[in-house]
Amino acid sequence: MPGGIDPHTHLGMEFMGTETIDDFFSGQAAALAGGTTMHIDFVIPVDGSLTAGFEVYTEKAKRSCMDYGFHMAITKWDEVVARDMEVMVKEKGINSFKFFLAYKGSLMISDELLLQGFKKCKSLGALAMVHAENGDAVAEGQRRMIDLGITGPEGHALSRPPELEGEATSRAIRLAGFVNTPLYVVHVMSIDAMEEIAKAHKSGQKVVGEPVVSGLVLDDSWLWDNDFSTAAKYVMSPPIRKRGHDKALQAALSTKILQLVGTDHCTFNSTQKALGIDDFRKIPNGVNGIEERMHLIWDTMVESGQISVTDYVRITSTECAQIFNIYPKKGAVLAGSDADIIILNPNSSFEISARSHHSRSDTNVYEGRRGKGKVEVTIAGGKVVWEHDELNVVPGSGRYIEMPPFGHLFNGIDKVDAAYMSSLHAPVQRSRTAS
Ligand SMILES: NC(=O)NCCC(=O)O
Ligand SMILES: [Zn+2]
Ligand SMILES: [Zn+2]
Repeated sequence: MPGGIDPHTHLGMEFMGTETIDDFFSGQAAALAGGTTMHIDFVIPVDGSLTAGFEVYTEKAKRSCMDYGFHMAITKWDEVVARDMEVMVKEKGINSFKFFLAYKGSLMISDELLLQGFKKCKSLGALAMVHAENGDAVAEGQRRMIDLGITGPEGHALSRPPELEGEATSRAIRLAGFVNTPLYVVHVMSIDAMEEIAKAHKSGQKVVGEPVVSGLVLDDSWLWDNDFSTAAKYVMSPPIRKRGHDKALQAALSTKILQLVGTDHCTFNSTQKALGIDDFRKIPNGVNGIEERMHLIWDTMVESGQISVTDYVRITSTECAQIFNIYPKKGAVLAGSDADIIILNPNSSFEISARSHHSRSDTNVYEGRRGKGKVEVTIAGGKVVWEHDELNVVPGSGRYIEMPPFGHLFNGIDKVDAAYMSSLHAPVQRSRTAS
């Protein structure tokens, strides 16, 4: 089948006072060992500058051993940012921009900026993406926990409940509807957010929902573990939710309410996580998954009978290629497509451990998990890079994949706009006379 495409990763990302332990080379090597042959990473602007951010990430990605693309985060708004968005789309191969509604005081943006950003995305044919949590309410929830003396990792989950994810998802969907531009909701972690997406689909709105592996297969119980290091490794945002959300997200994936699976691979080792030993607000947010995604999704979704093999290919590869407008170069095994191919043996089994994984992290949130379905061979760009449990990767061999604007989600947007414009000239307007 076609190699996996991970739509959501953070390699070499500077975040919360530290930098992810996996860079482009180690993260990609891990990905290839798990059957993923392309990923799309988020460029974080430097002091709000998109061009400086793009340069920094181009440099970071130089040691790539796997193909990759870029999304770009928008963290402030002015004329320069608006112009640079155009440069990113027209000259740099970026066709998606992420807006953070959380991380108050660092990445978070206002609704006013969100609206400006949505309008600009629409005019450029670029997909708007949101991290949907209400950042003001999260800050309030965090203060509440600290005042109550709850400083451990469980405070992370308690301070940002699903309601805050549901509210921000609903707000982003409604504002994207107001602008009439397609929306991509990253890391959908709760029933609350998923139901907002389902509602939007019922009204015909183009909204993509991306669950991530951690949300699909884990629950929040580990955050209450007595051992700080164990609990802290599960801290990510939005938080991993209580049991029940995982199963509901799986069901939504199988019924196409949610469309594709990412990882949000953003790894910090136990020393880095210990930055928050006295205060959960300082624990760097993020979990692993780039190597485990293909295995865990096979086992959880196909082996359990919830989806077909064809759907597995769609949610791990093809859908991503289509949404980001690089199909059939990627996401397909066809004449003319890139030779990114995996052989997954459904009768073979996998076991996950930090002792044997390829990430640089000393922990793994899926430690001890076993299941059916193992990627035995990975071919990237026509070269066998994973076979007999051995990697054969070369730094610098990965290519930057440019992603053109106006993907299929933009089909028909102009017609909806035209219908809206003509509705403004309703009979009452035309017949009104001056008094
Ligand atoms: N998700 C997370 O906890 N870390 C990565 C940054 C983000 O995607 O919000
Ligand atoms: Zn996010
Ligand atoms: Zn992320």
